[in-house]
Amino acid sequence: MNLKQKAAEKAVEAIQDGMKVGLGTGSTAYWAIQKIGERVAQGLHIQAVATSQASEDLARELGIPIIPFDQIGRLDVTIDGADEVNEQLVLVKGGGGALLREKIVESNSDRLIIIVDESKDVKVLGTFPLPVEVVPFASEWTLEALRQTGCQAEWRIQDGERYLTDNGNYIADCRYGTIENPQELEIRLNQIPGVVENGLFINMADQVIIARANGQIDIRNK
Ligand SMILES: O=C[C@H](O)[C@H](O)[C@H](O)COP(=O)(O)O
Repeated sequence: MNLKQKAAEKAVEAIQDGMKVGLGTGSTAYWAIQKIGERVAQGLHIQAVATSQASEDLARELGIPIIPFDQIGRLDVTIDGADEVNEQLVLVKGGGGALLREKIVESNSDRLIIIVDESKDVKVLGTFPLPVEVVPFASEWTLEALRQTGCQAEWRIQDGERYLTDNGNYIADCRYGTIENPQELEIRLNQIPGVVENGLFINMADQVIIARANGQIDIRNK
């Protein structure tokens, strides 16, 4: 079993019958959705929403009941991956472009469990370029404003085209090198008109599950 799968399966133990569950996005969340699908096939009853079209499609294939967002109410738990986590449980997310939906879903969840392999566990955030979702209107001005916050910002490109999120927006990947003060940076980013959301998740994770190559699983609680 790979490390992502190990962390994912540990997290899925928290899901109980009757829960309302948020499904994350990415290659680690994939394993959580697989395991949830397995448990649903064995008789677990849950209701779910997904943080991306890809995760929703996967969940439906596995027979996980997907409920419209405006009908499900507050979620009990969401399980999702991250691109970086630090000791204070601050996260960088959005490597898969799903940060906006993730932030909305996870803000409406009583509990957020983050699953990572040990490569994502960092002392200082910022090696992974911070994803920022930007509206297409006048986007070059927004990109320039992002650069003024002290990063090298580039549009994310996929198959030769500018990457489009599930919401029809662009992603600027912002290389800071190190993010010493995520709280302050988040405020600055949110003040830029044209920025829809940024990939810093502060005070959101309740638990981080880190699977290590030596076989250990570390659990970091809020
Ligand atoms: O937009 C994507 C999400 O924030 C992912 O959870 C994050 O990028 C981690 O993805 P992965 O598990 O594939 O490394």
